[in-house]
Amino acid sequence: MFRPLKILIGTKCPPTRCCSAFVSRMRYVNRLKEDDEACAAALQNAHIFLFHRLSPLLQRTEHRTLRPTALRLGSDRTLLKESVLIGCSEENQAQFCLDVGKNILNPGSSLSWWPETLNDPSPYEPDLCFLLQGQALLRWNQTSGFCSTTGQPTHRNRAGSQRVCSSSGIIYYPKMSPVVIVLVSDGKRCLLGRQSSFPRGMYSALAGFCDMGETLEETLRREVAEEVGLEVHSVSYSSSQHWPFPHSSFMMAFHASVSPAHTQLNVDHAELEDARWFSLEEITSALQVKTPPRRGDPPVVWLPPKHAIGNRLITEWADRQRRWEEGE
Ligand SMILES: NC(=O)C1=CN([C@@H]2O[C@H](COP(=O)(O)OP(=O)(O)OC[C@H]3O[C@@H](n4cnc5c(N)ncnc54)[C@H](O)[C@@H]3O)[C@@H](O)[C@H]2O)C=CC1
Ligand SMILES: [Mg+2]
Repeated sequence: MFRPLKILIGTKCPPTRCCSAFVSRMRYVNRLKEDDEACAAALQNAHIFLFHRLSPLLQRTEHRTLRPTALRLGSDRTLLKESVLIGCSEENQAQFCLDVGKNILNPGSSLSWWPETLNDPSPYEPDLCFLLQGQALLRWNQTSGFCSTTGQPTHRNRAGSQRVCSSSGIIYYPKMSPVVIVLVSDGKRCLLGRQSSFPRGMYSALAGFCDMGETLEETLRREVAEEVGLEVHSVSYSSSQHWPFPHSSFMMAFHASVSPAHTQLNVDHAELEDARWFSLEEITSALQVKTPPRRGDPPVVWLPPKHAIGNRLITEWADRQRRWEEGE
């Protein structure tokens, strides 16, 4: 079991009688974003997830689990003031994150932990969302110190959920880029592609950033047309996920179909190194590959790790296809 490193400092989400626990938690977090004093008070009794230069600090125990460990920050309240609100746990504990790496940005190293962490089979999913959210918020605060209009410093609110230009008063909110990811099927096979930047042998569903003014459906149809030269129909929504690459993408995942009579691919090799149709049998064996092949191993197709939304789309398709083929 994976657990990020966090420290417990001392006010919990106040219990309310008038609404559900979920509603009161959501309202509490919203108040912490709006009210600096309430946020400072919550920090006194918060769980603080620790990061170092944007990598979460995780600790493995002797039982091969990862468990949070209390760090002593002593009287360094200045450092605590740099912590950023993430949310509130089901136990009504406010949750913050704090980068103890003194904000030295190194974009390459800051993401180097993700491939290993996302491939780790340890069951720590409830905390993974917090880590993704925490890392994205810390990164945004660390890279948004100046107003892009006036060039003057920006100042954060207590929660770290907005920054205001000291000269113009312009308010900045955390930024993310919407991305569509789509698994295309022809009824018997599904379509996967790989970019040359992917690890060797890895294939995933097609993805692309939304252009300004586009609907999700328009992005999806455009990306599939651009990358593999097909026109899709029967689009259905699956799920969504935040993704740290390259800078806080908001991934929205869909299934889509093409007619079995129009499956001829015309791959744009400027975007994709390869794209191919995969049978259920090929997908089933690729899903079995748990660790990426090492240098010198025979070539093998493998898929995004289970925490990635691409894996979810492929697994959903394989389950549906299996049920359909068994029912035939
Ligand atoms: N979680 C998952 O399972 C998967 C996630 N992804 C993610 O989806 C994202 C988009 O996929 P791509 O095929 O790379 O997109 P893409 O097909 O739109 O091509 C990327 C290019 O789009 C341009 N672009 C337009 N808007 C951009 C923006 N806001 N930020 C950065 N570049 C922008 C750049 O020129 C960039 O090189 C990537 O960040 C990738 O990490 C991709 C596949 C699987
Ligand atoms: Mg793409």
